[in-house]
This record gives sequence, C-alpha cells and structure tokens, in this order.
Amino acid sequence: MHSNMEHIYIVGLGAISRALAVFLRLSGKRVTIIRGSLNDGSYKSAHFSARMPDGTVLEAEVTVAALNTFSAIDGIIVVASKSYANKQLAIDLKEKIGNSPIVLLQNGLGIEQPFVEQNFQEIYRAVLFVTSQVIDDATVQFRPVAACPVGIERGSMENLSKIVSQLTTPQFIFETKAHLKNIIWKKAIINCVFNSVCPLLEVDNGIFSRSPHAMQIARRIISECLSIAHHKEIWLVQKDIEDSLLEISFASDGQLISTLQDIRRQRNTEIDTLNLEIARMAEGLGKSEAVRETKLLGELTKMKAQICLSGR
Ligand SMILES: NC(=O)C1=CN([C@@H]2O[C@H](COP(=O)(O)OP(=O)(O)OC[C@H]3O[C@@H](n4cnc5c(N)ncnc54)[C@H](OP(=O)(O)O)[C@@H]3O)[C@@H](O)[C@H]2O)C=CC1
Ligand SMILES: CC(C)(CO)C(=O)C(=O)O
Repeated sequence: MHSNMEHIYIVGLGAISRALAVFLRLSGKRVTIIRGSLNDGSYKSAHFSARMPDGTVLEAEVTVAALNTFSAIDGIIVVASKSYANKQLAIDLKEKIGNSPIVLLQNGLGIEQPFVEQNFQEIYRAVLFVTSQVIDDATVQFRPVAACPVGIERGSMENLSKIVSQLTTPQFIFETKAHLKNIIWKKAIINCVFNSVCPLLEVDNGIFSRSPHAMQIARRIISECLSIAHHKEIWLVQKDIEDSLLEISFASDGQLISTLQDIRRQRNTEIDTLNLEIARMAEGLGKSEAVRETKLLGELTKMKAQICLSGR
C-alpha cells in the first residue's frame, strides 16, 4: 500500500471537486483542494455547500491551496480539472507527487495520455455518473445518477480497491471495475450527445427525456459513434447507451451540462476530447463520412465557445 492513502488531494476548484470535497470531509477524510490554474502561493480554508436532490444542503470547511505551496505531495491525487489542461498538469505534478496514485475523473477519450507519457507509476480512471453545477463560489447543485466505476490504466487491483474505498461516500459512490474501456467509450458517446446538443440548444440535460425529437437526434449521434467504437473493437449496444443517456437525462433534469456552463462563463470546453476526438479517429480509419453529424455538432459547439470567448 502507498504510504499515505489517508490524504486525498483534489486538483481543480470546480463543480465536481467542491461536491466531492464536502462529502469526503463529512465522512471524516483528510482533503485538500489544489488549484488547477492558479499558482499564486495561496493557502486558505473555504466553506463549501452541496445542494442535494432532496433539497438538503451539506456543508464543510476545506483547505484550498495552490500547487506551489507544496514541495511534495503524498496521498491520493484526484484530478477534477479540465482535461485540456492535462498536458501541463502532468508536467507540474510529476515533480511533486512521487509514487502517489493519480485518479482521473474527467470525461473524454485519451485524457490519460499526458500522464502515461510522463511515466506516472499509478494511473486510475473513473467514469462519472453524477452531475454537479456551480451555483455560486461556495455552492454546487449535485445530482447522483449511478455508482461511478474506477479502473486501472496503470496500477494494481489492491490499490484500486483501497482508492475506491477511500473515495466512496454515501453521496458519491465509486466502484472497482476490472475492464473500464467499454464504459469509458459508453460515457464518451453519451457526452458527445449531451455536450454538443445541450449547449447548441442552450437547454438543460433533461431535454432528451422531454423531447422525442431531441432523442431522435441523440440516437443518430450514438449510432455514428458506435460505428467507430466497433472499428476499435469496443463492443457496445445502441439500446444500452440510449437507456443510460435517458437515465442521466431524467436524473439531471434542470441541470446544465459542463460545456454549456463553460460557454456561459466564456471558458474553453472539452469538446476536443469528445465529438472531435471521435471525428479524428474516424478520419484515421478512413471513415470520416460515418461521423458527419457528430463532427458537425462538435465543430458548431467549438465555434460557439470561440465566439463567446472572443465576443465575435
Ligand atoms: N460537472 C459535471 O456534472 C461533470 C463533470 N465531469 C468531468 O469532471 C471534470 C471537472 O468538471 P467540472 O467540475 O464540471 O469543471 P469546472 O469547470 O467546474 O471545474 C474545472 C476546474 O478545472 C480547473 N481548470 C480550468 N482550466 C484550467 C487550466 N487551463 N489549467 C488548469 N486547471 C484548469 C479550474 O480549477 P481552478 O479554478 O482551481 O483553476 C476549474 O475550476 C471535467 O473533465 C468534466 O468533464 C464529468 C461528469 C459530470
Ligand atoms: C453526461 C453528464 C451529465 C453525466 O454525468 C456529464 O458527464 C457532465 O455533466 O459533464
């Protein structure tokens, strides 16, 4: 066992990290949030609240610190910052964390690659079936959908089990998963639908459970992405993905997808690791035509984000 799996460091002060930190603190765990994009020497205690689906509000004090306040970090490193920052993050963390295991919570395909390239010794990936939305600096609105599987990119089953038990709370449940690849793809395909259609329509996640027309569009995207998954020998079934998408849509009715939150806050989005990554894969296979709609939705989403960022 790693020397200090008792301390959990969560990278990125966002919707997911605030909720996770509150739940872990309330379970008596030692937690520190490390700022993802700020490296200003700050080290303070902050009060966060998570609004639950039944209206209850869970609150906790959490230490929030910049990475440059640590000379070394020893614990479980949970990455909940944006995936487009992983290249730089992998470089920055490499010199600080020694043999500490890293757990990636991010959506998308290939997001672990920067950590593999930097030769991190233990890399685990989680697939999140929860939604969290920032309401204000201190508050997030949290909705669990299902247990979140965690698997091994590099590491051991023994440590995976320990990590899962350390991260699991009654509100945010993780579970070990021996083979994660199919679920990563399944969630990425679901995200190709949510993270493009919802921002383009400026609508909440519940749209697919309310509108048969939106669900029709979802089916077309799922079918396109599945054809590429099959070329990669990922054997998923259309109906299973549709059912999961609908389950998430019901459970997160009223909740905004992260990409729409990003666009509204004039931030970069993760669409590059979703629709546009599948489009790149299709191109590599000589199958660009197979994902025309997925790619177009991805391009429009990217353009919308750029227009909001630049103001034109
Ligand atoms: N929100 C949700 O419901 C879900 C989110 N996810 C995934 O979880 C991950 C986190 O999502 P979420 O919490 O919503 O995201 P947020 O945008 O709320 O927070 C992400 C954090 O990433 C950090 N960050 C942003 N840009 C950079 C950068 N250029 N360099 C370093 N750090 C940066 C920021 O932290 P700081 O302010 O400390 O710099 C930011 O607050 C994403 O990959 C998302 O896809 C998955 C399922 C559901
Ligand atoms: C699809 C969804 C809503 C599920 O967790 C998600 O991944 C997100 O909000 O980014």
